[in-house]
Amino acid sequence: MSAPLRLGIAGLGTVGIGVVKIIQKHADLVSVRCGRPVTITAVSARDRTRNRDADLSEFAWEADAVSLAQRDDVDLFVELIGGDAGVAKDSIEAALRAGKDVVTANKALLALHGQELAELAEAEGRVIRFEAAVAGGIPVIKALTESLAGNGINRVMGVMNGTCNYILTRMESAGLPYETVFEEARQLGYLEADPTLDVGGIDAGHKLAILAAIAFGTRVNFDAVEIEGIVRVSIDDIHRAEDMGYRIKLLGVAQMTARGLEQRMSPCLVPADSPLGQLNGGTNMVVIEGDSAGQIVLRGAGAGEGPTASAVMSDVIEIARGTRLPTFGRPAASLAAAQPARTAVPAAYYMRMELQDKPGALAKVAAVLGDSGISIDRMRQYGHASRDGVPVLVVTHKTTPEAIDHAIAALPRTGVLTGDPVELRIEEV
Ligand SMILES: NC(=O)c1ccc[n+]([C@@H]2O[C@H](COP(=O)([O-])OP(=O)(O)OC[C@H]3O[C@@H](n4cnc5c(N)ncnc54)[C@H](O)[C@@H]3O)[C@@H](O)[C@H]2O)c1
Ligand SMILES: N[C@@H](CCO)C(=O)O
Ligand code: NA
Repeated sequence: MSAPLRLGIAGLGTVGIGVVKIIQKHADLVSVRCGRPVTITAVSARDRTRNRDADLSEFAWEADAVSLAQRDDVDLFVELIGGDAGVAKDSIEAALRAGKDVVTANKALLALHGQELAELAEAEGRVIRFEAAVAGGIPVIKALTESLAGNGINRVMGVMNGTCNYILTRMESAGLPYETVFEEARQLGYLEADPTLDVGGIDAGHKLAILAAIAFGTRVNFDAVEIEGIVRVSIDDIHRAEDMGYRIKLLGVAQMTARGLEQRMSPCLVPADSPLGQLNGGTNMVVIEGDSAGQIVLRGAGAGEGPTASAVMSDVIEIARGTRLPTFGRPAASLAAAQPARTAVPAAYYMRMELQDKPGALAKVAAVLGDSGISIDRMRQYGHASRDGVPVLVVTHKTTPEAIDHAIAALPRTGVLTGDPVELRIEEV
């Protein structure tokens, strides 16, 4: 049996403690699978005295994560602190410069500084692996980098923030407004310390940017992701979309077009009977379309101690076995700076508006859509019960985002709407 792979683990929160527990529970299994033992030399966290759900007495303690990363008796540095800069970035850079490989779960850091870190790793002859950073326990980084390496990738998409999927499905099942369910999610501890990362679509945007870089061989470019969170999704839209056979998801889509790389993370309608439409609660789903493999659908837990630590361990084991993959699946210098393109791929759209109940109102709406070059596929008018306006729903035939923008700007000028019109893209899945 070869010499042990000695780990230094920085960050002993949900994920860090999960990793310690797996190593303690499965020492023999891991050792047999790697052909060598995997051991923990030293750990670091902010508060040494905190009561943690694991026995850490055998490990050396380092107050400073950078010192931990540089220890001579550490071969592999595992960064589980988090944050898109600061000590997470400093300690990873220190580890690479000190000749250590790195495993991290830090999507924010990779989305913002992935290219720089990939170049540093390569210059130092080291590897950075990050299976846990995208969709937690779902093996999506390995699927793209290894299993589908023989494919040209046409499109990558998915639901990659469990908290948002929990909020949207709970709104639908309980008939509760966004604000109430957001508070529930807070009470349940589902939200990041800064909830905007979740509900603003930023966390999911980080993950999409990482997947797009691997899928299309481009430099990771989070700034180019068009992001809209779930804050404007109303319970009305959830119910109306359901009536029309759809469900609303915070969906990320990345695809290369003739105009450049489209990356968007936004609330979209998907058919209720599709795999994405059936995804409930805090679960994640990633869909990859390869030119030979066709459509691959991966579903599972995107967060939580066990699933995330499982993904971290898959990277640790990969390195212990001697597999050395380039950060984004190809040499860092060959990653091209993709031309970012705003969404232009045509799609059907869902539109909801409230109209005054008077002769000619519907005709004026139809005229605006016609003038915008939009063809109507389905239209439904509801009785107005106690509301001020009459709810009207439109599902369009495929059209461009420009045409939709044109219609949304023109509709209020008809003078027949009682509120702002709502539009949501219907993604073909
Ligand atoms: N929790 C999840 O389900 C999940 C899923 C996927 C990815 N991730 C990622 O994993 C990473 C860790 O997440 P978490 O949920 O375990 O976070 P956490 O907040 O539970 O734990 C963070 C740990 O880092 C430690 N820490 C903070 N500052 C430090 C410093 N200066 N030096 C050393 N340690 C320091 C804290 O003491 C704590 O032990 C993050 O990058 C996160 O985005 C988490
Ligand atoms: N806040 C994230 C955690 C996992 O990255 C989520 O809800 O999916
Ligand atoms: Na993963």
